[in-house]
Amino acid sequence: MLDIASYESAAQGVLTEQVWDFIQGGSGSESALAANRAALDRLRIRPRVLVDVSQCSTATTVLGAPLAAPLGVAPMAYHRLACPDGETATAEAAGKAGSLLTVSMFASRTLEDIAAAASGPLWLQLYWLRERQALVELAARAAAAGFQALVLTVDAPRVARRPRDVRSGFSVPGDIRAVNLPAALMSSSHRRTEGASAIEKHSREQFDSSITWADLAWLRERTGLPLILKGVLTAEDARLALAHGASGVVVSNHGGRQLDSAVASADALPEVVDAVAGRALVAVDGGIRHGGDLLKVLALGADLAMVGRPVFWGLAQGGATGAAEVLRLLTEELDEAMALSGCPRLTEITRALITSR
Ligand SMILES: Cc1cc2nc3c(=O)[nH]c(=O)nc-3n(C[C@H](O)[C@H](O)[C@H](O)COP(=O)(O)O)c2cc1C
Ligand SMILES: O=C(O)C(=O)c1ccccc1
Repeated sequence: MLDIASYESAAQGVLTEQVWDFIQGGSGSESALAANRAALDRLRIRPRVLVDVSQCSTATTVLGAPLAAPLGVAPMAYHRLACPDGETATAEAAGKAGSLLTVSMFASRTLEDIAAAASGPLWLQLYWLRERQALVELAARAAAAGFQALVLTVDAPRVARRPRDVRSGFSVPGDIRAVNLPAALMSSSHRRTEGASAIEKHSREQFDSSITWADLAWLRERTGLPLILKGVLTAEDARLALAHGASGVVVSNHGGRQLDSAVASADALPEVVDAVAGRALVAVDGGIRHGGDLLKVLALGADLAMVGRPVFWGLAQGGATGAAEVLRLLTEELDEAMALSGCPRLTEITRALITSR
């Protein structure tokens, strides 16, 4: 397996067509999904030469936690869809690779089991449920298990219509459950319905689509963990995030799975970086598939890049080993891109390295 694309092809051969479509798919016409890749491809690197690159280092720290590279796993629901062990395999993989793992609220293994399998930093992602007490309980369990931050996903007041899932009648298989939440809050995720996927239907029932900036204080008062907002695509919202006490933002269009016409994450990144101006963490996800993509988003000012689907492909193809290989491959490719562009240290990766011609 020499590149991420090989893991993608291998995964397609392993997964059922319905699960494959759920993972690969986006909302609407899948234009935001395509835009993420197009934006990264449009950027080109302006390499510098005759720099001593005999010692390159990709190592960094994120919110105080050491990482082998500025690389993390984006939150994704139900890792058991890709391999039987699910999130404990991903935690083992992330630990081996020195990457950060963001665990989805809809993880299919318990927070405690995931923490036991982990040897690197863990964050917990939340959707704001109408049942607020469930959020407080999850936040407390995460803190007790050693998770280091909460990531509130703010681009999904409800799950968007994803045509592939409507067509396939996607629902979460009965033996794969969001085990960290009370079963009563999750039952509709498993029930097939006409005209909408089960997860879209579930989100309309269970997500609180009325929350606003003013509600963030309620959550912050109930947890000691730093709060990161995922799904910020504008300077305006980045400024509001800071004003409301966020420790960071994830620049993301949800891998093209929410607002179909949303701006590509790499295109939104510069304005968010400028608005944040070093006062908080800026992470980014969406379409990152090569070491060069990592170099590009770091050059635009991201502190951390996150990958979603490639980790599912690694899990599907080879469980914990496959997922670790995906993360290691991206780290090695970043090391190579740094060497070949004359940037032995992460601090040398600046916007001067990028052109969109
Ligand atoms: C199968 C799947 C499940 C996802 N589940 C969640 C989730 O539970 N919470 C969340 O905030 N984002 C979720 N996402 C979005 C990812 O966190 C991330 O934004 C996106 O996948 C990144 O793009 P990439 O897959 O192109 O790397 C999911 C994405 C996929 C593909
Ligand atoms: O967030 C998502 O993209 C996603 O696929 C999902 C999965 C389960 C429940 C809610 C959203």
